[in-house]
Amino acid sequence: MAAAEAVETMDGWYCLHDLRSIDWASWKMVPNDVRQAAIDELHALLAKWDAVEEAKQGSHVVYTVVGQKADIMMMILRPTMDELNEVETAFNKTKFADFLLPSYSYVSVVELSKYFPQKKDVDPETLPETQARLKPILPKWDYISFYPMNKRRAGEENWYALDFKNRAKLLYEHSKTGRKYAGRIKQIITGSFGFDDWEWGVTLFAHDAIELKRIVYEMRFDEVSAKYGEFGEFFVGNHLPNEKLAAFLQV
Ligand code: VOV
Repeated sequence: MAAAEAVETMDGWYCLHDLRSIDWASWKMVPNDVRQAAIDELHALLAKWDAVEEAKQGSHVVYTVVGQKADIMMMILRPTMDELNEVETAFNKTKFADFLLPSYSYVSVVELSKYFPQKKDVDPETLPETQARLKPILPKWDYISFYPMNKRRAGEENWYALDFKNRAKLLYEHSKTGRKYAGRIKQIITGSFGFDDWEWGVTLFAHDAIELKRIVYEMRFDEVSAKYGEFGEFFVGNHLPNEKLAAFLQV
């Protein structure tokens, strides 16, 4: 069997999903002024991240996680892996981080593939609309769902042995399901080959939490997910804007 041809990808900002649990017992034990100083310092760091986003040099969102897998999820985008690491380290040096336990993290890069070239003779990567999708300002929608996934590589169901045309056809069907959710779901696909334990990260944003369930369920019936989709852990959360942070951390 001839080897199948890889699709070219366009890669944008680097992405860190950073999930932590709060050690509430320790957080409750420290004096009020220490807690307040930790919250102030956190606000100052978030203000720095906001300025980076204003300058379109990156983006971030913070969500509180529902369930026991974590308490907070930060999704951070930066132009380089180095900057991503710097953000992570600066966060780890804050007082607030002393009260956090690692829950999960995921390293990837915003990815678009070239399965569907829009215009002949134009490198899609040069198009402003592609650039905007590769370096997205993350939506501050009410709900998030994040999960890593693979494409199956087992027996007859081997995505990586399918030829380009077949994969493009299956992804076209997939995109038709996706487009039905326009305005209700915003998806960011990040690639993590060589970076993390799964092949892609899927981040979905919704105004109504039930839409997260609906799209994931409906897509299970698309051939690409039904036959080839393998999924990791799911994390679901509620948006935590800066102005709600102090109330969330109030004890
Ligand atoms: C809002 C919904 C939505 C829309 C419109 C959409 C469209 C598209 C298009 C047009 C393309 C192909 C070109 C590209 O841009 O790469 C993709 C690509 C991809 N998708 Fe998608 N997807 C959506 C949504 C969406 C969801 C919910 C999932 C999770 C699957 C599930 O079962 O839980 C997903 C996964 C992916 C993946 C892993 C890839 C990369 C596959 C690869 O082999 O490279 N995706 N997707």
